[in-house]
Amino acid sequence: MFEKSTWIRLPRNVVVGHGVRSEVLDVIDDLHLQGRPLFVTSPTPRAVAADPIAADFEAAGIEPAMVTVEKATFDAVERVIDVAEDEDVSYLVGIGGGKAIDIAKLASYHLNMGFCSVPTAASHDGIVSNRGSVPNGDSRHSVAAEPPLAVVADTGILADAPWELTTAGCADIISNYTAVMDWRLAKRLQDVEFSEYAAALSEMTAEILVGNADLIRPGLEESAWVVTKALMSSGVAMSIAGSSRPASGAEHLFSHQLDRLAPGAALHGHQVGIGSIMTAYLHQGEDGLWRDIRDALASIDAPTTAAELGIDDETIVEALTTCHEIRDRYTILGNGMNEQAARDVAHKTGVID
Ligand SMILES: NC(=O)C1=CN([C@@H]2O[C@H](COP(=O)(O)OP(=O)(O)OC[C@H]3O[C@@H](n4cnc5c(N)ncnc54)[C@H](OP(=O)(O)O)[C@@H]3O)[C@@H](O)[C@H]2O)C=CC1
Ligand SMILES: O=C(CO)COP(=O)(O)O
Ligand SMILES: [Zn+2]
Repeated sequence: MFEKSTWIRLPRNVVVGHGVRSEVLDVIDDLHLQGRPLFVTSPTPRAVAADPIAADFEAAGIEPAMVTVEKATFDAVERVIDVAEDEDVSYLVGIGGGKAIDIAKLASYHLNMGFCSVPTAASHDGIVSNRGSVPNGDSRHSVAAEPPLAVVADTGILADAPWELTTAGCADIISNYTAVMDWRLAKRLQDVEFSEYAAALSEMTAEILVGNADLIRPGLEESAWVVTKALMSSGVAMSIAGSSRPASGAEHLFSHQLDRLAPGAALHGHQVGIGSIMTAYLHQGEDGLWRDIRDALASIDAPTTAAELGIDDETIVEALTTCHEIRDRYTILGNGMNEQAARDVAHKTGVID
């Protein structure tokens, strides 16, 4: 008997373009969401987008509640849940980078409330995904979260954000190459659940982004358009897979460990890009894809060395040797690298001197 089933949750409305910030109210109307919203944001995105969107709502007679989070933690998720319950809100809107959007989608899942995603930076591929990623003690798991009912991505806001946020988003997409290598390996060695469609979509997204690298330039609003579409496509791959596997392998373990060892030193996307150079080398050796990944990163101004990342060589080696412990996810790192092997791969790929 055939017993498989799947349930893929995707956004109903995706609105991308110049000035669409002012269409958030229309999108909420179209979704028939009623009552009072809770805006979840962080300091800079609040000034850039959340306050002006709140003013639009107030002009329409709706007064949003607002929580500003500083860090992505489960305490912040709890705080959002408490405010949602105290303020009697009906749905949540995450306005910001990966931090605000993850916290809003995790809180929405817990509250069983609708959630809309308003990215202010093209810096990560969690804009659309049904996963949330928050550190928890020494570990970090990708947990089920509420996928957005709608995404409103204003390319004017995204293009005005600091350029390095966009290059971080590109690197998060380029890292899909090694994430899928790890996923295929885990399928072969551990028989983990695998989706050929999600893997193909994730790889194709990276291909298209790299193929359009010449359109990705500072100050070009079209760059925000190209990168945001890729970030959404990558998020859809995660939603199809029902896991972050298509977009997160050993290069993400490495980045999550850097978040613990050198908190706040570099952006998520930049860290995973560096991780991807090294794990591509581990997968395929000297003549493999690692140079293409490095060159693709360099061509869009993303860091390719520890020095450009602003993290010292020893921390890179420590992250490489310990990051397999952070999560129960089979990757090319297997049971871990020893120090000499980690130093070798980081050195041969030019990540450290
Ligand atoms: N759930 C998922 O599937 C995924 C989740 N992630 C998660 O997302 C996070 C990374 O996302 P990222 O966006 O890099 O992190 P943040 O949300 O921390 O944003 C990075 C920085 O950009 C600032 N910022 C955001 N928008 C603007 C703007 N328009 N202008 C100026 N500054 C701006 C933020 O300001 P401020 O400090 O004021 O907030 C912050 O300093 C990680 O926690 C990662 O794990 C990443 C990929 C997928
Ligand atoms: O960052 C992500 C994909 O780009 C999410 O992956 P994690 O599950 O490793 O947090
Ligand atoms: Zn990522």
